[in-house]
Amino acid sequence: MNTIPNPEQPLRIGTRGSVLALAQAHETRDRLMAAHGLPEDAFRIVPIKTTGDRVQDRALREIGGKGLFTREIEDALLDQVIDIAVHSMKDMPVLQPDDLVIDCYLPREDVRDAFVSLTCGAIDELPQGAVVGSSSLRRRAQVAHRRPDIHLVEFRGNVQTRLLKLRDGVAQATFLAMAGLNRLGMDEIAMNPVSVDVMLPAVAQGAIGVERRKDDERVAGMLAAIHDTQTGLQLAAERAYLSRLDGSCETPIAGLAELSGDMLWLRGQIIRPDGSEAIAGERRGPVSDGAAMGRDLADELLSQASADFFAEAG
Ligand SMILES: NCc1[nH]cc(CCC(=O)O)c1CC(=O)O
Repeated sequence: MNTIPNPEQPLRIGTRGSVLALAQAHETRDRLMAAHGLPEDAFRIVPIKTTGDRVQDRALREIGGKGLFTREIEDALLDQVIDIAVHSMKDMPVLQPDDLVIDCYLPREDVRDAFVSLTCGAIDELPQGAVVGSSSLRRRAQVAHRRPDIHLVEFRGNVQTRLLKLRDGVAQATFLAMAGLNRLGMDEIAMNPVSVDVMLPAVAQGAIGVERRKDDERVAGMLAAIHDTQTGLQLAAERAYLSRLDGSCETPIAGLAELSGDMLWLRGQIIRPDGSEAIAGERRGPVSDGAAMGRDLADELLSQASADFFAEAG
């Protein structure tokens, strides 16, 4: 199949329809336009509704976790309805369908979480017994671990919805990824970045990956021009770490790889869902060993966890 993009046969970019997802698709398109000197109409952005977008009334983990935002989009790729798919790598399962591959990552955004509050500057400044809204298993467990006095409530919806909830006093604070706020140009809201030493981010937070059909060499060549090698190396380590933990448990998992020259520093943390215990570890080594370091670190954390570690709190 000839996939040279031209106005008659534009490259079809599949994405979720959320404002953030569309911003990410546009960033991908803009990078492809610049890298290949192509006009805007050589591309078509195709929004696709996923199960995760349809279900707004329940915590996502109740209906199946990772994969909820990607299945319909991967089906569209396999059915050749789209040519590439743009994803928040944080929401991606560690394994892709046989005929698909992700080997293109855009330069990573800020990996940190943002503490968002109209009354307070940081988690440690929240008054005793304050209410924090979050539906992220990881953030909830990390908050409960650091501040057992805090009362957690479920919090979903887009940034606007969450800010309205804060204004209505439903909670005094919430957390969002800095990456999303930056990509939406919403860095002026009442928020402060949280150091990764205080709250280790989710694996792949801030990273955008572009998925394609394995046998589509034309697209592979186009994507190679916008691939960010450093992000790719970070994600190789982080996703190897996650793959070792993911299949074995439904637990809050955090992980971050940082590069310094040819060296990679990988940190990981697993937290009991009720926050009563956290296990952390790290590895430093040559970046070429990233995936092995990831698996190793995961095994170390698992070996320290007691049998009931991953049991959901009552
Ligand atoms: N789970 C939802 C999700 N997936 C990716 C991002 C933000 C962008 C990113 O981390 O790349 C978010 C929202 C959030 O956590 O605030």
